Amino acid sequence: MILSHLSLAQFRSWPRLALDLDARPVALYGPNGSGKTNVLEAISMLSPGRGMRGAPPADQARQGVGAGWRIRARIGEDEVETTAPPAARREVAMNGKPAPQTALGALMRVIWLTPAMDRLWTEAPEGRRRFLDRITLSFHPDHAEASLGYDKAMRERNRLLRDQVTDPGWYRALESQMASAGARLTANRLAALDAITAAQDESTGFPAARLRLMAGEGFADDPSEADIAGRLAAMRPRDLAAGRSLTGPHRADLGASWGAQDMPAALSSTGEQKALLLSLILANARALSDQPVLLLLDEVAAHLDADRRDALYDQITALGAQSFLTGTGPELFAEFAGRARRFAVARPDTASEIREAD
Ligand SMILES: Nc1ncnc2c1ncn2[C@@H]1O[C@H](COP(=O)(O)OP(=O)(O)OP(=O)(O)O)[C@@H](O)[C@H]1O
Repeated sequence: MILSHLSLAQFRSWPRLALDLDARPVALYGPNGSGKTNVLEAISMLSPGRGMRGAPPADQARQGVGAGWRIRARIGEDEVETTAPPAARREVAMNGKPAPQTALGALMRVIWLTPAMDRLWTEAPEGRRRFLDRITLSFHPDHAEASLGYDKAMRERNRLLRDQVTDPGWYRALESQMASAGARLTANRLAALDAITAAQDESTGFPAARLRLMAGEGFADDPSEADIAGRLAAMRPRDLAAGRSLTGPHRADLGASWGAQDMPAALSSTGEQKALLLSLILANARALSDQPVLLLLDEVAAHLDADRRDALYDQITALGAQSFLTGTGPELFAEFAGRARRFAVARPDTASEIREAD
């Protein structure tokens, strides 16, 4: 099952775009700001949520036009449409009927790597947690529900903490909901890390990472529901002083190290960090090989040496996952040697244009 057609209307720099696709990887090249990433972002909107830039729909509508955007796609036998009218929420329709965003997740898994993730290993845990949760969601669709349940109970607990409520009776039910959802979050995350670990393959030229879930300050790596409830109760005085929940699965972090020296990812070179991320993304796609997977790799080639690029393109071809890559020039895709379709993207004025290279 593949994405065989994509058309855009008034999405970012694209007044219109229509692409008929086959299973071959697609390489988009062109100057900075020509609109390559905008295409990948539009494809990422074929999954639930805010897409790979995390942008609100209003930012995605073509500036100065005053209309909303529309994305249409054929995925397998299904016609998918997602639209965001001006000042309204995004809507999804499948085969002409309104559908929830979660229906998109059931069609195919969209996995992406963006330049904004280059500092993932060195910046705050939040980015790593989001990365881990996206991977986890690709294996466990119930992860989103557990996450919503946890957040809802935590928001209510935080309200009590802000209001300086000290009566334990008010906290017990909420902490028990947080503990039950939090144990599910943790179990899903650990299972996803196991799946990724098993699917890493160093023979591909990408380093295998040793991955570790750090479940939160004062927690064991695999806390049970009772552990979480106990810790939340014990933390109440400190949380009351802070006016919010300071520890728990919402503060979990992902640790990664690799190689004979067990080098932490944060101490590795920029190119090594990128290779490590790619290794995880490829393992994610490999572990999902029984499902349709779409890979969006934005500007990944620039940081890689020619050998790693060669290895990446070999892997993409071997995986058979439909892939979209961007880069500033066609030379970055030379190692595909005819295995990918290449498109030149340009933006002579405010509108982006596309042309397939010979
Ligand atoms: N809502 C919008 N309406 C119109 N144009 C937009 C909108 N949002 C962003 N743009 C334009 O899109 C361009 C960015 O496009 P994109 O990120 O796809 O570039 P790119 O080809 O990937 O460039 P780079 O190589 O620098 O990453 C910017 O020049 C920006 O002005």
